[in-house]
This record gives sequence, structure tokens and C-alpha cells, in this order.
Amino acid sequence: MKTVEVAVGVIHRDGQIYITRRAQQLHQGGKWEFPGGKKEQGETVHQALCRELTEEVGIDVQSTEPLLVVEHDYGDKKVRLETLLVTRFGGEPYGREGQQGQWVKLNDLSNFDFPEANKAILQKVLEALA
Ligand SMILES: Nc1nc2c([nH]c(=O)n2[C@H]2C[C@H](O)[C@@H](COP(=O)(O)OP(=O)(O)OP(=O)(O)O)O2)c(=O)[nH]1
Ligand SMILES: [Mg+2]
Repeated sequence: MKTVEVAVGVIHRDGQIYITRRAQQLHQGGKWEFPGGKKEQGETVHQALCRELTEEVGIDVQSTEPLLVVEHDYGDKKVRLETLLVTRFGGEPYGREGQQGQWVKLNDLSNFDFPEANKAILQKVLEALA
């Protein structure tokens, strides 16, 4: 099975993270996620994330830092989530594709239902920011 390469952004501001909810019909539908999407050919992870975060949440990413890479096999799909911390951005995020989105305090993140691959990301986010 081919691994899908995904750029994932942890959008951080003042102790809160902006998360969105995946549409029901998508892979891992209905779960909360850190916005992002598949890398296109020839893109760096930073470039892919800039494009995806403009498309999905309408922000202009200005700087990122690598956080971690997670590989996960869902059985029906294998993903490699290259996760970046978004340290500076312009604009205010919103669910530009009609999806739900909200700012969540670091301490409340674990109350949301994320895909299985996100466990490691969540742990790392709390280590890095809490
Ligand atoms: N964006 C994102 N994807 C995640 C997370 N956790 C996780 O397992 N995934 C998986 C779900 C999907 O299989 C894959 C991301 O693909 P996607 O559906 O967001 O890709 P995309 O935005 O490019 O969407 P599309 O153009 O294919 O519609 O990674 C997460 O926190 N954020
Ligand atoms: Mg996406």
C-alpha cells in the first residue's frame, strides 16, 4: 500500500490551538484534526502546509517549526503525517470549506476525538507548549 504524505499544521496562539472537524464522508470523517492535507509532487512540507492552510482555514502562514513525523497504518490507508508548529501567521482562521473549527486550550485538547495517528502528536504538542 502506498503511503500518503500529509502536511499537518498545529496552529498555536496564546496557549490555544485551532482545530477543525473532518467532514463525515472523508477518511476518518467526523473526527477533529489539525488542518492540513496531502503534499503535491515537488512541494516541500512547508509549501504544502502554506497552501493547505490557506485553502482550509484562510490563514497566511509566515513561519513554521518541525514538530514530529508520525507514520500510521489505518488498514485501509497508510499515512505519514509531517507535523509542523505554525509559529506565525496572518489572518484569523475559520472553516473555509464549511467545516467546524474552534480554538481549544492546550489542557482541553485531549477531550476531542482525534484520529488514532494523532495520539503521538497530541503528546508532543503538550510537551512542547504546555
Ligand atoms: N489534515 C490532517 N489529516 C490527518 C490528521 N490525522 C490523520 O490521521 N490524518 C489523515 C486523514 C487523511 O487520511 C489524511 C489527510 O488527508 P486530507 O483528507 O486532509 O487531504 P487533503 O486535505 O489534501 O484532502 P483532499 O484534497 O484529498 O480532499 O491524513 C490530522 O490531524 N490532520
Ligand atoms: Mg485536509
